[in-house]
Amino acid sequence: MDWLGKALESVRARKPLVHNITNFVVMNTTANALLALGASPIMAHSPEEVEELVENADSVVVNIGTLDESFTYSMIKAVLRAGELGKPVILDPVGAGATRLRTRVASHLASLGGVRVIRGNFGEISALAGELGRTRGVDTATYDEARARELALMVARNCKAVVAVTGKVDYVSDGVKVYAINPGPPSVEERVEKLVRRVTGLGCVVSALIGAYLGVENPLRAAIAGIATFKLASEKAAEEASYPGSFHVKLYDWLYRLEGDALARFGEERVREA
Ligand SMILES: Nc1ncnc2c1ncn2[C@@H]1O[C@H](COP(=O)(O)OP(=O)(O)OP(=O)(O)O)[C@@H](O)[C@H]1O
Ligand SMILES: Cc1ncsc1CCO
Ligand SMILES: [Mg+2]
Repeated sequence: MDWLGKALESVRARKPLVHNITNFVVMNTTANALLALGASPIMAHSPEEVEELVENADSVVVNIGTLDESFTYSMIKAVLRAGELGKPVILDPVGAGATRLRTRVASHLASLGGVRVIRGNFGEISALAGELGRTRGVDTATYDEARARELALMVARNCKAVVAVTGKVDYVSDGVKVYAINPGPPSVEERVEKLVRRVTGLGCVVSALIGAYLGVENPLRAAIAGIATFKLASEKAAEEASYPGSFHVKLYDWLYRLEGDALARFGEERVREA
């Protein structure tokens, strides 16, 4: 998958400005992940400046992780302005399904027209599909592989956006086709799984990486590239680290160290139409 390697190289060459309206937990995490990859992050959520920032940005990441009235207002303003300007937005519906507020705000943002990609775990995307009650917190989703593929396709159709349902297998759909980004062999997958479960905000990192790729690629490719980048970097990090703290640090190192050729090879081996 040559385009995957080229997408990574384009991010590094063009350093897209990624405007993040995101949660307090991951502001630092995702800013550093974007920088390590080679993009240029700015975190800003004041309603007085979000429209101006959207105008300057190459892409926008909207993450509802620590929502309140002010965040909601800023996010609506940003998504509407992005829609007017044709700037791509990725929505991370953190905790949709856990409370009515999160489900309602995520669904509303998805309906405003500016959102090009939605990335969430199984419970969050189920909530957007109208299946409430599957999410308890932000990291407790039960993953149902057989349903994940259908869910990605259905929500992509309903929301007219590319939808990524992440988990052990990640499914990405544009409403027409579905792609799977497959996990490594069981020994690798088990090691990664053990570690990703014990670090907060890694789903938010995947969404931010998709934001970086949205600055240089179309939404379907950006979603596949963001997920592939995270999966490869997390496997490399898990080879070198045995515990959550060092794994987290190694993840940043590998976002910096990944090479286009290796990412292209990863794509050949692991990305399949599903
Ligand atoms: N069981 C698993 N095995 C291997 N990798 C996994 C597993 N679950 C998730 N991942 C990886 O973690 C990434 C983040 O996905 P996940 O679905 O955990 O996000 P999330 O629930 O939104 O996370 P958070 O709320 O912590 O930000 C996925 O793209 C995938 O690569
Ligand atoms: C733990 C947590 N709580 C709200 S947002 C967040 C980060 C993971 O999405
Ligand atoms: Mg999440």
